[in-house]
Parts: sequence; C-alpha cells; structure tokens
Amino acid sequence: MNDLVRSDARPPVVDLANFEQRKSQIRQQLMDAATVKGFFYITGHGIPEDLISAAWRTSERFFQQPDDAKQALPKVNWAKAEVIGFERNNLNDGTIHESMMTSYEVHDRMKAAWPQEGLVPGFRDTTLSFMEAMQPVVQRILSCFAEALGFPPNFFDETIDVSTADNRTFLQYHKYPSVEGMRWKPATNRITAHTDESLITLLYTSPSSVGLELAAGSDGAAVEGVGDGLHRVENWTPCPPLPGCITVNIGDPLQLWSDGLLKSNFHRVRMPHPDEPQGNRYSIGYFVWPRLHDKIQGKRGVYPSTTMAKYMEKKGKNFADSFSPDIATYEAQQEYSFGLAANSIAVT
Ligand SMILES: O=C(O)CCC(=O)C(=O)O
Ligand SMILES: [Fe+2]
Repeated sequence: MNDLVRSDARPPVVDLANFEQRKSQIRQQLMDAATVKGFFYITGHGIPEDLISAAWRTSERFFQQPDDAKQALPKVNWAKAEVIGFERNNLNDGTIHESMMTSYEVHDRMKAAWPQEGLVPGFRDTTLSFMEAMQPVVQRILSCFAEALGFPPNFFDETIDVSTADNRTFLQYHKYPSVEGMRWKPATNRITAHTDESLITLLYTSPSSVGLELAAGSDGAAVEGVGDGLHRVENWTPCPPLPGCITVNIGDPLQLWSDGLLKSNFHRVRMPHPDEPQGNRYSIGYFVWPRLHDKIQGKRGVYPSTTMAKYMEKKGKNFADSFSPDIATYEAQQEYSFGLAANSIAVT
C-alpha cells in the first residue's frame, strides 16, 4: 500500500480524442491518474450524446415504476456472479439505494431477466446499445494500461469479450432516494466506502449528483484484508460530476493484474451538505469484468495468481460483507433504518 496522498484536487480529465495519434500522451495521463487516485474523467470518448440521454430517460422511467413491478424482477445472485436483476439496499448493507443491473445476453437467464417491454419501453434495446457503445472506449483505455504494464496492447481484449457466458460485465442503474428534510448522523453515507470488483468502471452522474468521493492511498482491498486501507483514510477527495465527462475508476482485478501499480481505491457517496441538492440522486455504472476463468497475474507476481471466479467466491459470497464492515462509520449507519416506500430515512 502506498502512503496516503493528501490532496483535495479532483481527478484529472483525460481527453481521448484522436486516440491513435495521441496515444503515448494519453497513456501517460491515464497512468499518472490511475497510479495515484485510481480515478479520472474522460472526454472525447465518442459515445453518442443521444445514447447517453436515452439511457438517462430509461433510468428515470424504470425507477418511476411501482414498487411491486420492480420487486417482481429477478434478483442478483452475487455468489454465482449472476449480476442481473433488481436490488434494494438499506443501511444494513451500508448502502441506501435501489438499482437495476443488466448484463449482456450471454445465457438464458440473462435473456429472461429484462423488465417487460410494457414496463419500460425500449429498456433492453437502449441498455444494450449503450453498453455496446462503451466497449471500444474501454478497449482503448485498457490498451494503454496493457502497454504501460509491459503487455501487448491487445492484452485485455479477450478477457473483456462480452460475447461469452464467462464474461459478466454489467450495467447498473442507481437511484439514491431523496433525503429532503431528513436528519442523519454525520457518518452516514449513501453508499459506504468500497472498492469495485470490476477491472474498470465507467460512471455517469447527473449534474446534481454530488457526493462521490475517493480516498487516494486507501487501496488494499485487492488482497485479503478488505477494508484495511480505510483505517488510514484522513482525506476524501471530491469527485464531482463534470459536464460531458465520464468518471472512470480502477477496480480490484486491475490492481491485481498490475502488481498493485494501478490503484483500486476506496470510494463512497456521502450525504449531501445543506447547500447541495437533497433530492433523488441518480447514477449509471458500467462495470467491466474480466472473464471468470482467465488467470489474473501481474508480471512481477506481487499477488498470488487468481481468477475472477475465485475472487468473486471470496468477495461475492456475501457481497455486503465486503463493504468494510468493521469501521466506525458503518456502525453508525446501522443505527438507522431505511423506509424506501416513504422515501425517507427514519431516525430511530
Ligand atoms: O453512484 C455513484 O456515484 C457511485 C456508485 C459506485 O461507487 C458503485 O456503484 O460502485
Ligand atoms: Fe463503486
């Protein structure tokens, strides 16, 4: 683990435009960001604006649906890495939100898990087109990391191939309910500090979606003691929404594959400050996974070799447990219960 980086500076913006001509410069900028903050913003990515807008409309329509329609959808099974379906979390999980996760249609269960066309028209087509549009961007970013790590540029291409059942890359529509007029203890978060289980994550936050923060120097989740790094966090760096930019962060498998060079840092979504928007908060995450059975091993062998399947077996058995359960903030959160139906956080 590296020393804590005391900096409030938000992560840098990396422009991916004219990628082939500017690749060495882009690679350097990505490495500078990924080896310290583990977070950066991208622009010039080429994902069509109308597709992004369509995804936001889909998210809005989805979350407007009645509770029972959403609850009737399939549930995510983390232990089996079947990452598709509806999930509702309350503070006992360290997270206050509802979300819909969708994978590629790589096996029958996933084909059958879409919300019915009548529920949210175009949900499947929009979501799949949006996911597909992100793949080339992911590929470009990963080719930079591959080169910088001494692998061939196409090193990650096969493992992120979303056409096989072994790949569980997914998209997650998030809704964090409004906290308008509510009180909570200082340590409460909308999503508690965690690291991502993806190679990398592309995150879209709406302009009013404040609260995302990262802890540079807090990595360590990639190894056994999940949460160890968190005890050392003294400084959270804000990661606010930037117009036209996508937020990207490194996840645990890429930290493993890079011998710890690329940082899978803890991040959280804190509650809004009084002068910030208090209403519903929305975000969309695209979680890029390596295939479940590909060997994950850095060039220098800093970490024992593993696979995504093994990693998920450990982390995914009880996914909530991987959310740093032993920290003081988490205990504080446990004192609350979450009444999603009333859209309120009840102070008990
Ligand atoms: O909603 C956000 O801004 C962050 C969500 C996140 O960290 C996650 O889903 O892993
Ligand atoms: Fe995350």
